[in-house]
Amino acid sequence: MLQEVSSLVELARDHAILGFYPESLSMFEQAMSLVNSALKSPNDLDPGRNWNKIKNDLNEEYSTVRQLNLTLTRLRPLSGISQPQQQVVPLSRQELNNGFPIEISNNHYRGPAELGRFKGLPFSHHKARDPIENIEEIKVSDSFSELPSISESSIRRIPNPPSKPKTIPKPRIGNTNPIPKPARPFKPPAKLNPPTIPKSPSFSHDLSLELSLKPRKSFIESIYPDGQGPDSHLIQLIEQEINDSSPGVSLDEIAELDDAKSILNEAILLPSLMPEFFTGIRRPWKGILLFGPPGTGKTMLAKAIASMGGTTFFNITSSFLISKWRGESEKLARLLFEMARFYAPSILFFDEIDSIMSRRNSDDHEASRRLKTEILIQIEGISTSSDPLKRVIVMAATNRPWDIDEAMIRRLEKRIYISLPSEDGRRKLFERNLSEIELGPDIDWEYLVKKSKQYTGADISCVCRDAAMEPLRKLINKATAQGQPIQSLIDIKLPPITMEDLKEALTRVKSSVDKSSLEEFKNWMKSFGSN
Ligand SMILES: Nc1ncnc2c1ncn2[C@@H]1O[C@H](COP(=O)(O)OP(=O)(O)OP(=O)(O)O)[C@@H](O)[C@H]1O
Repeated sequence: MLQEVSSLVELARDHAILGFYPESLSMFEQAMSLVNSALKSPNDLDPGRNWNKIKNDLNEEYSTVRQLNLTLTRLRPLSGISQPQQQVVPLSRQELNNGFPIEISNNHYRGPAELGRFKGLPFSHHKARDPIENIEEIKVSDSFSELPSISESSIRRIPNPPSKPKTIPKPRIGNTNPIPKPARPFKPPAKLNPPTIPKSPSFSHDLSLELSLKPRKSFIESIYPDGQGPDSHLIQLIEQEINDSSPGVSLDEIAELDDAKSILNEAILLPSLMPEFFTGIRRPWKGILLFGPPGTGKTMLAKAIASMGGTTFFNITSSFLISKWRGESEKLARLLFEMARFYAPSILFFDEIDSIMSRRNSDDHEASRRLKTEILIQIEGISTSSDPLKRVIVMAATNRPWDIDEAMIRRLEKRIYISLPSEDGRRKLFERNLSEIELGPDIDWEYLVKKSKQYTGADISCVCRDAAMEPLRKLINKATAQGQPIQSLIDIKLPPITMEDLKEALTRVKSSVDKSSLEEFKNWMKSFGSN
């Protein structure tokens, strides 16, 4: 069993290193499916191996390759545009951020194998390959376009004069007859970052080189070439405040919620990877709702999906949408969707959707009614194209699904219940929260799990933080009683957390969810849920 998984993984890694990502993905999938089915019949497993860890590690590597493949899909359309002669400018080792020399001309590439393929160059054949350094020389079949993916800092090129004058696109949104604002010096907006790709230790070179993908033109540049226009202030605000392109949460940090993770995988990541399967009745979901008690990891889950890369993440809170732009909020909503289409594939994440899209009624303020209508219209207009480059997904989270407008619920086609953690999940949450702190020898994990029955992930995190403060509190109390100044404690090593500290924290921090609200969630789930 182990042997079979190892050979598959070895092959998958080799394929990834050579840039054959789809083949590599398929081998990872086979390995993962072997591990998954083995986990269901634990008697067949080799004892002494942590198969759950193997599964997590495999998942991580699989995600890395998947992101590379997805990024490549985004770059391919750029190749093929012919470009006049470029001079070959070899780079020294020091000049390249991870120490690989590269040479490039319009029909020749010499550099790390995976990087050449990553750029999607139309290769004709490999001329030579240095197996030690994984450097290959490649003759490129056609003249290729402007190098799409490598940052200016990694490749020195001598630019050619542009052959055609640039056409200036007309503004596409806002007032149709805009009165230009007085000219202000153009301040480039904070650019949306390119997709992030997780680093994997199993690759022969640091993948952060791929991370330095050059972002394409920003939205504002595409509609207002000089950076100024009737909506430029609003666009800049969205780019600065709402876009959260690297939320920095990984799926591994989230305990449990495996069903939700796999539904999101199926709804968001797979359609981008294998668009040909997600057409017709299998077309990807336009809208996904995460609902459940507060503090169960809904926001974390959305951020982790965004951190996996490949998508632009717009993190929209009700306070931003409602309070700042009350008068213009429907214009803001229009712009948001327009920008999401521009930066597609994108995820528009509405946190606390119940406060933005509560049930419409006659008491609604005019601005709020207009905002709700606009959001409904915009979601309706989202394309269900199977082209990953055009995909926009609306994701929303709520603790009060029953307050959401019914028309909105209909548009959030996939509704996933994020429930309280199980015993296993609670144990993982305690272990994770306490992993970076010294623990006494007497920690009784079973006791912690039993006593935290109705606790959410956020509650458990509070218990652990409270317990972590206990040794410090005791030290301060002792010093104060002895008349010692607190500053004298600075160099003292804190004692480890004991079981007693955790027990006390458990009595101080109570569950933030009551039984009756859990019933409400279950009932709502029965009527409207879909996981
Ligand atoms: N499954 C989980 N795994 C790891 N940490 C978790 C999990 N669930 C909750 N947490 C912890 O709880 C905190 C709050 O989580 P998060 O904000 O995602 O919850 P939420 O469901 O969106 O809550 P709310 O509905 O109140 O916004 C996180 O920062 C994390 O520390």
